[in-house]
Amino acid sequence: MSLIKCHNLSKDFGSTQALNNVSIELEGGKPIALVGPNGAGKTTLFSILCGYISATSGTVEILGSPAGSPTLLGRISALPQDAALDPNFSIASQLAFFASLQGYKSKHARAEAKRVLSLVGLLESANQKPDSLSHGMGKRVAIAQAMIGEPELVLLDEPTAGLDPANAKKLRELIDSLAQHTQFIISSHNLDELEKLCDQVIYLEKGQLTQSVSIQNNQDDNKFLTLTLTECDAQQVIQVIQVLSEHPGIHHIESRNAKEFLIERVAINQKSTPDKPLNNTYEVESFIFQQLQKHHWQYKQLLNGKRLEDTLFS
Ligand SMILES: Nc1ncnc2c1ncn2[C@@H]1O[C@H](COP(=O)(O)OP(=O)(O)OP(=O)(O)O)[C@@H](O)[C@H]1O
Repeated sequence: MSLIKCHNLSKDFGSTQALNNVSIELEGGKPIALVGPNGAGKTTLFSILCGYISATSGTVEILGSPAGSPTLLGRISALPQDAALDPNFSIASQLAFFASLQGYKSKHARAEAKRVLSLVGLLESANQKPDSLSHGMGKRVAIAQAMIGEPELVLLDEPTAGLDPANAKKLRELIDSLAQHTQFIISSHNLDELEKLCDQVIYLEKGQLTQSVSIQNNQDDNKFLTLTLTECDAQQVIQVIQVLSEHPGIHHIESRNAKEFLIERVAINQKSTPDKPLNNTYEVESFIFQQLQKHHWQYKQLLNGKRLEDTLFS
């Protein structure tokens, strides 16, 4: 059974076409990323998946049932972009209230509130009111809310937006650990974050699905290398490109920003010639490391493949 199956899904808000004939089938597994510029239709797609709004045309099935169908109640939940709690009540009592809305009787609702607070590491703050929590703790509470009732699928709309890097990292680690038992779909503008968390990326643009990329089985991994130096001035950029281009296994190299280089290998199916021999897998890497040492260029990392940013936008 597919996790999600959309067929020619469209949604109009008056004259605005928020989604335009989106068709995709997604299988469960590691978290799935939903990416796209502002206004691309991500929140609209989430709202349709959750059953909050209905599509103008097309069909969408989640976990084998049409979106919004009663059989999905309690099986899907969402962390909305601007999730807010009532400042007047403790977080435990609010989570217990949300659990009771899902059908938990009062004692079990309180136990469920404790369970989800413990999942996000906030059991000790159960009696605090939302205003006394930091922004990062507030986001954790919102995730706890989304985990009430052990849903099979949780949609997270920009879960780390507005968090400082340290708290964003903690939240990512939390999502990563919860993802062992729960399927997440994450909408975010932070591509580095999605690259760390997700296996698959869906790219929406102007309401249309323009790309669906598998991060794990990316064919670009065999074709490209991404080299990041710790420091590199303009002259060094030219020198790095000149020096590395000399290797016959390197087809093309370009600077992505001051310190980063995208290196394209010679295509595997290209014929080997005496002056351009085809090399074993690590020959290009060995050459790069030799040159780094020879020219005293400090490197930060050498990655197989392209960064997600380059995969989506180049
Ligand atoms: N309730 C609504 N009424 C009218 N137009 C809407 C409504 N909701 C969304 N839209 C429009 O639909 C388009 C898609 O909006 P949506 O919020 O889904 O984009 P998004 O990808 O989530 O954007 P962002 O990254 O900024 O959150 C936009 O043009 C938006 O203005």
